[in-house]
Amino acid sequence: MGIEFAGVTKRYPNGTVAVDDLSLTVPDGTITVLVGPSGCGKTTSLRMINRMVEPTSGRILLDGTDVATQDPALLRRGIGYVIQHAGLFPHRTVLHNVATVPLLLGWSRARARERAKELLETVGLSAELGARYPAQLSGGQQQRVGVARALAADPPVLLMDEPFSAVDPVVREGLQDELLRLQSRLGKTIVFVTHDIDEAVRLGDRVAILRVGGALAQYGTPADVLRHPVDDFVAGFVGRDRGYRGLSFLSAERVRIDEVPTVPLGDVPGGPTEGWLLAVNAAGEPRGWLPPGSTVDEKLTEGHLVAGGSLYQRGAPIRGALDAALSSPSGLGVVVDAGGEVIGAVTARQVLDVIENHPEGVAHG
Ligand SMILES: Nc1ncnc2c1ncn2[C@@H]1O[C@H](COP(=O)(O)OP(=O)(O)OP(=O)(O)O)[C@@H](O)[C@H]1O
Repeated sequence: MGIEFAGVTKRYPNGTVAVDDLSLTVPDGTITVLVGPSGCGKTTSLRMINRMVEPTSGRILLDGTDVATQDPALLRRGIGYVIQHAGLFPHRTVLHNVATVPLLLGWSRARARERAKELLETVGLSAELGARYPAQLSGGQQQRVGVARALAADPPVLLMDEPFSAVDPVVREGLQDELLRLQSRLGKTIVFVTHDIDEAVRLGDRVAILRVGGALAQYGTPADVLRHPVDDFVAGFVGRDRGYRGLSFLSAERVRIDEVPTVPLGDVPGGPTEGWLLAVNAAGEPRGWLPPGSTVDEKLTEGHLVAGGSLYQRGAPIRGALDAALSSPSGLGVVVDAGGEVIGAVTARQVLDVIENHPEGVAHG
């Protein structure tokens, strides 16, 4: 089932243009990866496919039919959805989690259980895990359950939003292999969101690179975008990451760490605030970001915050610093000490400056 974005724009009520006149076609039975820095509109684009977000203008066609004309509940039955941290129901067993959609579709309990067991096996989990609760599984196992749940009703389309970002790099590679193996058998139409160009190139039949502001920078096969980047932005984005593995060995010692403005949870920040503020708890640990222009006339809680990206622990390989900057909504990668306390922040530019001055580190990638 092919998907077509035709001149799709999304402007949120606060005026943010998250997606700007996006046109692209996702061919049937292929994996298309949306990739780009934090805030470039990847998640918004994905959620417009299953109508969790409605476009301001333009159309999204699923198998030739405008999704806006379809009942959202019916539409979503044909679309599996997998998110970061799997989003499992904590108080349901693994088997029950996977059986959720078949039960909603009115299958008998016995048939839903059978299907759930079969799916656990499909995603490489042993049936015994079915009796456990999500908290009793590793992060990687939880993601597999998330994939199994999304596949339960055998939807032709799968939407995956940074599904593997919260697990460590080794587990992540295992999950990527598993997805490719599954896909070779199932042939779903998959739209996959990530900020990691390595992951995009590995998984995508096609890769769509978005820039902040929600405009499509380039769309093509991985070989295409790596070999023929259309402009400096794409070249920078794919270029620096092509040597990414080499970066694992390059130390981030030389990266300048700047002070980051913080605000303690429980304070009353007032506002409107200037610039991004990093909220910290009593132990000095980062809890999320307060966006610029916020007015909070009550005690600051996590409910006021935008979730942060990955953290960079000082002394770890430089790849982590770049990841932290790219995944942060503020563009500032949060640097913590061994105890998890905030030390400061780095921008992607600062990290890239160091990398560009160490071509040997990149060349080994
Ligand atoms: N409900 C909302 N209201 C207002 N602005 C929003 C809303 N959701 C997202 N945005 C803004 O729209 C832009 C695109 O957000 P989106 O989540 O689609 O980006 P993304 O590329 O998926 O980012 P990330 O990698 O950080 O998840 C950002 O500037 C974001 O702050």
